[in-house]
Amino acid sequence: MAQRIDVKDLDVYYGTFHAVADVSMMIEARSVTALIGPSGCGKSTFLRTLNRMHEVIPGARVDGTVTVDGVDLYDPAVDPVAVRRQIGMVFQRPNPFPTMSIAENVLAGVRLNNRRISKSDAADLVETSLRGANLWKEVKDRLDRPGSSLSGGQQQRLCIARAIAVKPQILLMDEPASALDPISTLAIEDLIAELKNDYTIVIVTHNMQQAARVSDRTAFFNVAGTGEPGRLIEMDDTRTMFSTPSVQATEDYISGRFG
Ligand SMILES: Nc1ncnc2c1ncn2[C@@H]1O[C@H](COP(=O)(O)OP(=O)(O)OP(=O)(O)O)[C@@H](O)[C@H]1O
Repeated sequence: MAQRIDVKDLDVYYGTFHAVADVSMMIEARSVTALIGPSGCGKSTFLRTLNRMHEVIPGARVDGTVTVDGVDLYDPAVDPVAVRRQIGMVFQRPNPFPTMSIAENVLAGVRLNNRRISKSDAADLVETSLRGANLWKEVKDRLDRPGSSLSGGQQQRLCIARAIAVKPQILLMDEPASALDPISTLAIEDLIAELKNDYTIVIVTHNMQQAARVSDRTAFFNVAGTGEPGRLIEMDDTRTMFSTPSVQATEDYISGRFG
C-alpha cells in the first residue's frame, strides 16, 4: 500500500518564474513528513508536483524526477490521472460537493475513475472509508444528507474519506486543518497519526506545534527574496529539527523569529 517517494533535482517553474529550485528528498513509506517554511517558499508548489497536480495550472512545469517505488511519475508513459488516483490530495478548505449526499461524496472519486461498483460494494466502501476517516459514527444515520450539512471539521474528514476511498498509496495534505477550529484540528491530527499505518503522508503546515505533533520528518523550505526560487534548506527527524537544527535559518523560523 504505502510507498516511498524519491525526489531528485526537482525544479518547478510557472512560465518563466523559477518557483522551486533543486529539491532532492527521500520520503519514507508509512511516515508523516511535514513541509514547513515562510509564505511563498514553495511548499504548496512542491507538494503539487508529487502527484502532478501542478499540471492543471497553465505554464507550470518541472525538471527532475519524482520516483514512487521505482516508477518515475514524469515518465512520458505515465498517465497523470492514474498518478492522482494513486496519490491523493486533501486541500486547505474542505471541498465536498455541497449538494451531493455524504455517501455519494465518499464515492465521488471512485465514480470519476469510471469504476463500476455494485450497490453492496458501494455501501461497504462508504462505511470503511468513513471509518478510516473517523467520521462513521457521526454520520452513519444520515448518509443521504448533503455534504454541506456537516461542520467544517466533519467536511474535512469527509474529504479525507473521499481521498482514501480510491485506495491511494500516498496522501498529500495542504494545510488540512488551517480552516478548522482547535477541536477539529486535533481530530484531523489524530486521524493523520492513524492513517500513517497505511499511507505515506506529506503535509504542508504553518503550525509549528502541528508539525512537531504529527510528523516523523520535517523539511524546512526558505526563499532568499522576492523573485528568488524557494529551496529545501534542511530535512531531518522532526525531533532533531525542533531541538537541534543544523541551519540557523531553520532555528529562526521554528522559534518564530521570522515568517
Ligand atoms: N499559479 C501560480 N502562478 C504563478 N506563480 C505562482 C502560482 N502559484 C504560486 N506561485 C508562486 O510560486 C511561489 C511559491 O508559492 P507557493 O504557494 O508554493 O508557496 P507556499 O510556501 O505554499 O506559500 P504559502 O505558505 O503562502 O501558501 C510564490 O512566489 C508564488 O507567488
